[in-house]
Amino acid sequence: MRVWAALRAAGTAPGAFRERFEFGGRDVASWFPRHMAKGLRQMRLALRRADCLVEVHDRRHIPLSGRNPALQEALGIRPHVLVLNKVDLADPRRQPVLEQLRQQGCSHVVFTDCQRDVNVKKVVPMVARLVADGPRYHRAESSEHNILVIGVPNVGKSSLINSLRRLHLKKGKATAVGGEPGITKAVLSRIQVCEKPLMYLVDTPGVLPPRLGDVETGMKLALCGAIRDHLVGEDIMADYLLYTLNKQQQFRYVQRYGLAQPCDHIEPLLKHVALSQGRTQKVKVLTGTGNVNMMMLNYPAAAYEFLRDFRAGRLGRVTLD
Ligand SMILES: Nc1nc2c(ncn2[C@@H]2O[C@H](COP(=O)(O)OP(=O)(O)OP(=O)(O)O)[C@@H](O)[C@H]2O)c(=O)[nH]1
Repeated sequence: MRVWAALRAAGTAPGAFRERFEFGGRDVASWFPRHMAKGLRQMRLALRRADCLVEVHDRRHIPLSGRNPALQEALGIRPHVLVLNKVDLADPRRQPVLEQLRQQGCSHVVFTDCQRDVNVKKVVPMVARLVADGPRYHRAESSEHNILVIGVPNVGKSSLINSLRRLHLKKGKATAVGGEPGITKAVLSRIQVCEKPLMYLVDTPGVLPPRLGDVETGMKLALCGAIRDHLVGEDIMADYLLYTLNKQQQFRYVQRYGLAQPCDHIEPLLKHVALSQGRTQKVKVLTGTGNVNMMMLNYPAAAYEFLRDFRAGRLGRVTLD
């Protein structure tokens, strides 16, 4: 039976999921990477010097899965802008309910695509207005704006900073960007993103809460690349992805992998992925007449390919929440 079908039927997570996701009672350090713990400490210090927080989220998983409670404490004290990034990958039919976001303390929201600089120009004026309207916590005489950029791993925090520099200063990359979570490992020094008003952004490492709450939140974060694949398992993530695509009637995978119709089981799908994307491997098999080279389907590579296609938007625009 499909793992996710079993999960639904039982109303609970099968053993494998619990093992990988229910961290309660286990040593948090065993999965909470050291750089996150360090990053969180550094961020708390940097928060004291910040005039405003810019919280970046992946538009595909609203309402704000995996938001860090430690950072939420700070949101009430500092002005706050929510950037919902990667709009190009999200399903335009599934719009977030702004009222719900407001209830979560997010009244100032910008929808961006930082790869193509879409809407990014709205961020600076919004931040400047909020800082001007609120009390100045530091350097009341200074016209500088110091902004802390926060968010879970891989949502596009560094991309936002680079995009702002491109647009306002016509300058190149100042901070590293990558498809894997955990590219930014420490709170970095201030990076100028605008001249008028003079604005500096501080990039921070993506930090997840030590306990993710429930299995599906963990799955959504993993699909969006916030948790390293091997910690969850590409096979289980692929299964959850197929379940999600079918539930949302997003059947672009059928054509991409040459299937005759949508399918509900991960094994036949991965077989088609492996065949259509060339994910095969040669193995030597010992037979009665000697060694024979045989082509085998590489299922782990096919699962990884399936996840990569989703993340690149090749399976359609999908919103997970
Ligand atoms: N399609 C799309 N991809 C994006 C967008 N913004 C960022 N990316 C990609 O998402 C990946 C992660 O971007 P980063 O800017 O490194 O994310 P980050 O939040 O700084 O990551 P950490 O350092 O791990 O916390 C990269 O492959 C980016 O190219 C976007 O708006 N649309």
